[in-house]
Amino acid sequence: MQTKHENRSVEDNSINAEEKAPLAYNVEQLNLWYADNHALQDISMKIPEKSVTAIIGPSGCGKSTFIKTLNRMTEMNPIVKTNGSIKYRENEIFAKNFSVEYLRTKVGMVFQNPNPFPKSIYDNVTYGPKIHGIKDKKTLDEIVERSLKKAAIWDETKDRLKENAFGLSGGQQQRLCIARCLAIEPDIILMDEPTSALDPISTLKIEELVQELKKDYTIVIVTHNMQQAARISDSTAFFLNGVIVEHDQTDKIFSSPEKKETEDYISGRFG
Ligand SMILES: Nc1ncnc2c1ncn2[C@@H]1O[C@H](COP(=O)(O)OP(=O)(O)OP(=O)(O)O)[C@@H](O)[C@H]1O
Repeated sequence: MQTKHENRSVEDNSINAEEKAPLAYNVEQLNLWYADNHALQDISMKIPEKSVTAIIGPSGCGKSTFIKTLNRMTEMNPIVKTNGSIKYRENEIFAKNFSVEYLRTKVGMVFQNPNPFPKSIYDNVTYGPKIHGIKDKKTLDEIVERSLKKAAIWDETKDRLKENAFGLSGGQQQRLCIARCLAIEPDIILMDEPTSALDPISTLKIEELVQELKKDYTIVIVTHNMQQAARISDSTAFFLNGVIVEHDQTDKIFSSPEKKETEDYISGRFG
C-alpha cells in the first residue's frame, strides 16, 4: 500500500494537509536573492486555510525572509530579487496588476518584539480601520471590542482604553498587536517569533490564542521553539540553508521525520 507521501515527486517538498482543504497560499519554485546571497531556493509549499503552519530551522536559514515574502515585504529592500510564484487564494501576488495594498489588508503580520504605536490602546486598534475610511464612532467602538476580545485581552483593557499602550506588559502589548492586526479583518496572520520576547505565562496565552484564532484564520508562525511548534501547529516546515528539507504534518515531523537533517535538528544535534 502506498502512503500519502510516497507518490510525491522529488521536487514537491510541500503538503496539502489531508490533500483537501482549500489553499490560502500556494508557493511554487520561489527563489529570493539578497544581492548574491541566494536566501530562498526553489521553495514550494502549500498552506491550507484555517490551519497553523510552523516554520522551523536554524538561524539564517531563511524563515523570516520566507514569511515576509508572503506579504511582499522583502521587495521594499532594493537588493532583493525574487522569481517563482506565490498564489494567495488563486491570485498571483507577483503579477503586475495585483495590488500590494489589497494583500496587506488580507495578510496581517505580528513581529518578534511587540510594537504598539505610541498611542492609546483604543487608537492602536482603530488605526487600520481609520486608514480604510471607517469614521463612525459606534462602528469603531464595536471593532475595538471585537478585536480585543478575539485577541483575549478585552478583560484586561476594557477599563483603560484611553491609556497609552506602552503602559501594558510585554505580553499584553503583543496581544494588543494581534488585536490591531485582527481589526482590519485579515484572512491570514503571519507571526515571526511572536513569543520569543515573552515570559512563559504570556507565551502560553499567545499559544492558546493561536489555537483559538485558527478556527477563523490561517496562521503561519516562525518559531525557534520546537515544543511550541509541536504544541500549536498542524504542519511544520523545516528550513535549512534556504531550502525546505521537509514539510509534513507536525506529529509526523516530530515523531518520524523522513530526513536525517530534520531528525538531527529536532533532537537538538545542531542549530
Ligand atoms: N535585509 C537583509 N539584507 C541582506 N541579507 C539579508 C537580509 N535579511 C536576511 N538576510 C540574509 O538572508 C539569509 C536568511 O536570513 P533570515 O533572516 O531570513 O533567516 P532566519 O531563518 O529568519 O534567521 P533567524 O532565525 O536568525 O531570525 C541570511 O543569510 C541573512 O544574512
